[in-house]
Amino acid sequence: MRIDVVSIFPDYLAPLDLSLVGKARTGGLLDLRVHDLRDWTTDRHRTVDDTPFGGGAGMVMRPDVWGTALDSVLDDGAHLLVPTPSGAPLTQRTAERLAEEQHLVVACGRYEGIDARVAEHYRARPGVRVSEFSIGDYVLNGGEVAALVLVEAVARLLPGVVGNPESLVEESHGAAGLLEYPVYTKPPQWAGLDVPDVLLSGHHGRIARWRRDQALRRTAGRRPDLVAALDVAALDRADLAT
Ligand SMILES: CN1CCC[C@H](Cn2ccc3ccc(-c4n[nH]c(N)c4C#N)cc32)C1
Repeated sequence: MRIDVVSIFPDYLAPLDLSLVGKARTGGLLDLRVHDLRDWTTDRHRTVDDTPFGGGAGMVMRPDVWGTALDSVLDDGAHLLVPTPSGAPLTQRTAERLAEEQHLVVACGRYEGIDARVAEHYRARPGVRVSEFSIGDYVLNGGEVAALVLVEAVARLLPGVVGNPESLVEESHGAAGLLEYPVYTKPPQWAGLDVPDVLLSGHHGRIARWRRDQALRRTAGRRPDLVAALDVAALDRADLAT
């Protein structure tokens, strides 16, 4: 998979040189390219923004500079992803679908955002898909943090990136849409607190049922919105597997 990220703060994406994503890059599993939007400016001040039509506070990112940049990195079949507070929520299902694709391009806006004609223009481009997404209901200063989130959420799903692929099945928002169960390790007593006895029993069936029960309780207690969307069939399959 190839992922291009375009930003006026390319150093914001430096963490993608580290850990699993960094190893995926050096191992050839992920072709990640980070670009400085200002490389596509033509004036001596390397201007990327201007005042908003219709007035209002702040500045808007220019469509011409973004157009030159995206024409340079987009190819047929690419998926243009634009982080924005007004975008569709980025979910695990979205990450799973994106991990199946060949070429993602993330356009990181700043200021008050990118001129709306940029997304409109590329939606009309045959062979290019455009998705505006959000990583949560809070306002950030730009799209770079969202790009970090998206790249990590997608990269970890690529074959060979995570050491134990089984761990991808059980995790939060996994196959059945449940939150994760609580995890414990040594020492067995800490700060006057014990590890649940069932986890020390060695009875795998009971442990699996306890974990699913804990995941259900957590999901119902913390994310009642997810309960309505629970994939009961996947839950039953999980039960049958224990
Ligand atoms: C006051 N203004 C309001 C409009 C957006 C301005 C900052 N900004 C410019 C580009 C840009 C891209 C994403 C996000 C963002 N914020 N929250 C999220 N979940 C996001 C995501 N994905 C924020 C952004 C700040």
